[in-house]
Amino acid sequence: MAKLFYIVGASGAGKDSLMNYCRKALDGNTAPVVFAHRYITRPVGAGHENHICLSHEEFKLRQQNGLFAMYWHSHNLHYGIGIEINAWLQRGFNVVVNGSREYLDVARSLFPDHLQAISIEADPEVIAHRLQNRGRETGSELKERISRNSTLIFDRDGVIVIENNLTLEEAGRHLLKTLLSGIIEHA
Ligand SMILES: Nc1ncnc2c1ncn2[C@@H]1O[C@H](COP(=O)(O)OP(=O)(O)O)[C@@H](O)[C@H]1O
Ligand SMILES: O=P(O)(O)OC[C@H]1O[C@H](OP(=O)(O)OP(=O)(O)O)[C@H](O)[C@@H]1O
Repeated sequence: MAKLFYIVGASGAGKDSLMNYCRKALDGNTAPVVFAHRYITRPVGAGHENHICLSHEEFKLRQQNGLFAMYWHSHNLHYGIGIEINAWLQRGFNVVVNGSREYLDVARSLFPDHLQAISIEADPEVIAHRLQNRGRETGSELKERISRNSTLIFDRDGVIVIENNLTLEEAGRHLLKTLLSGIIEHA
């Protein structure tokens, strides 16, 4: 059965970078693995995640009409994963999504047969340094993310942990191997 890889981890741990690493590594490969683009009420910024930006009204319309397979609200933003992932899973594709720790239990209840959570982890000082360098958030927004990271706990039962303290390549190879688990043949 196809898997829904639900990637979680502290803000700045490296979820987006590692998903990008795997996406690039699989480009041109016939393995049935696809990466969901998130719908977010955040403007698109150069060098950042290739998400789909929606206005609050657009988001609400889609949410109220059942166009999201999952959605949540954090950091004063709305996030959604489109119902297209249901079709992808049905067709046997492993689907990779960038998720929320807070929302993990809801996601588990929505996809009990498919969901495999993967937690990307790094030491707090490494994360704080990376968040500052990333520069997408500054000031109180940055502080709020760092403090959420130290207080938010989630049920780690069955969660695969990928350490990302060292090079992106090392952690990326580990994630790639996990995403391809169960897939016997790929070009
Ligand atoms: N292994 C790594 N080594 C060095 N920098 C990294 C590594 N992983 C991620 N980064 C950098 O850290 C910052 C946060 O990574 P990002 O992928 O945006 O994390 P997340 O999506 O979990 O918030 C980015 O600027 C990214 O380039
Ligand atoms: O419940 P949490 O695990 O704290 O997650 C809350 C939200 O923050 C992250 O997205 P976002 O792209 O805003 O931030 P990040 O890339 O810095 O993690 C994550 O992917 C969730 O959408």
